[in-house]
Amino acid sequence: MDTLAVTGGEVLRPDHSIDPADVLIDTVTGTIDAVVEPGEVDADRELDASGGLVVPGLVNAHTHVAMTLFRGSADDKQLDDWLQEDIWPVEAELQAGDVRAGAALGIAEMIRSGTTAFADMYFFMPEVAAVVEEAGVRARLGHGAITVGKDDEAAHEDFRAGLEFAREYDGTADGRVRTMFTPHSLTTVDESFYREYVPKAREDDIPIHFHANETENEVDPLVEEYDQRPLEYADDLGLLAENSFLAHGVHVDDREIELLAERETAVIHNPASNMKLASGMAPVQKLLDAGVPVGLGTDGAASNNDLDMFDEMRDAAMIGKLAAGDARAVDAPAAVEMATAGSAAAVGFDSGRIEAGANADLAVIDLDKPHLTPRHDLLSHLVYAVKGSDVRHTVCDGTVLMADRELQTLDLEEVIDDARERAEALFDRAQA
Ligand SMILES: N[C@@H](CCSC[C@H]1O[C@@H](n2cnc3c(=O)[nH]cnc32)[C@H](O)[C@@H]1O)C(=O)O
Ligand SMILES: [Zn+2]
Repeated sequence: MDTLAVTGGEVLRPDHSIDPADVLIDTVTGTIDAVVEPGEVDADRELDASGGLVVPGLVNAHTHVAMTLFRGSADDKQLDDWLQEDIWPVEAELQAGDVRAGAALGIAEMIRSGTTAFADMYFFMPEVAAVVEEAGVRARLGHGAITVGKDDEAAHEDFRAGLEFAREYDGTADGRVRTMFTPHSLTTVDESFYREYVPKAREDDIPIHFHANETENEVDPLVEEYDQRPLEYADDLGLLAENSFLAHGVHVDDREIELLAERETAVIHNPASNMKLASGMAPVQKLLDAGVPVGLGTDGAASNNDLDMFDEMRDAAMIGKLAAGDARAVDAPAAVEMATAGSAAAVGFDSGRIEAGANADLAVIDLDKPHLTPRHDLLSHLVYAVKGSDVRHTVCDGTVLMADRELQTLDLEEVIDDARERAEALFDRAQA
């Protein structure tokens, strides 16, 4: 066994208690071997966490990581206009190299803000898988498939590609890449495609992830056409299951919430994106109270505009209170749970907890900062005061991906230069 010990820090435990401890990691299996009293470990290597808080690596359970190339290109618009007028025309010009550059940029940003795993639906997913492999993070990846604006043949091609990617890439990058089947949304995919392809995904036990109930415009047409709420329709299509997770769930009624709880289907809450696109306020406390599994995501950088999960926790707590009209709603423990164990369970990774047996995915936060002083309650700090830039070290699968803010697996300067060039050329092509 080759070992790495994260020493000298305070450790956030699964029960949300925080106390001084050292974390012993088996770097061969990439799992946590033990969490022990300070000063008791004997390891091959040490990572100094003194003066720091050791937390599970955050899990960004819904994003489109290569959309970092779109950051700041289309702000202050409603979802439908934003997608149709700004995003889709540029995405039509995307090339594999753009997705690779955008993914590298997004993954660098996530490592630098303590996120060790993410779920992503987008184009050219083999490129994303390649960057995940190189960067050392963990991801659940799916080729986003859509039927609107496509002829039948092209749409079938898209769906076949989705299943093929899911089958071919699952378990690659030493098991750090897992896959999923990702029909884009309930309103952008024709019913006949759901009827045809969902059973195929289910047969192979491929998890399913899709956008649902994000705006009222995604609810009303379905109610009109099917005389069913969107998630009743989704249930009819076989979309709701324990290994399914949906993004948004902003406009859901009580019957839909009950259905989600019954089916154990997770909702990934994307508070910044929901606020920025004025999609609405997800009833997160209500979902939690009903027993619906809830995870947290940033969505793409074009609707956020960053991939910092600490910002997202804060946003979740803030908007959760507003949505409930109750300052007690979505408290700090709930927000932390969503970003760690909640997201990890939704995405299907044994991460999000610092405990023997779990994946060795963690981040060390530097607490020696004015905005983190004094230390009345470190859990409160995590949600309300810590920023991604306070992360000192990031570890995934037992490998150090950032040490003292230096990326170990990616060349940050190169990543930034490449993304800048690619973004410029992409938008030039789109405007031509
Ligand atoms: N293969 C599909 C691509 C779907 S990828 C996922 C899509 O979701 C889009 N997207 C990003 N954020 C959101 C959101 O909040 N709601 C709905 N779609 C989004 C994103 O721009 C991308 O077009 C095609 O041929 O169009
Ligand atoms: Zn999305």
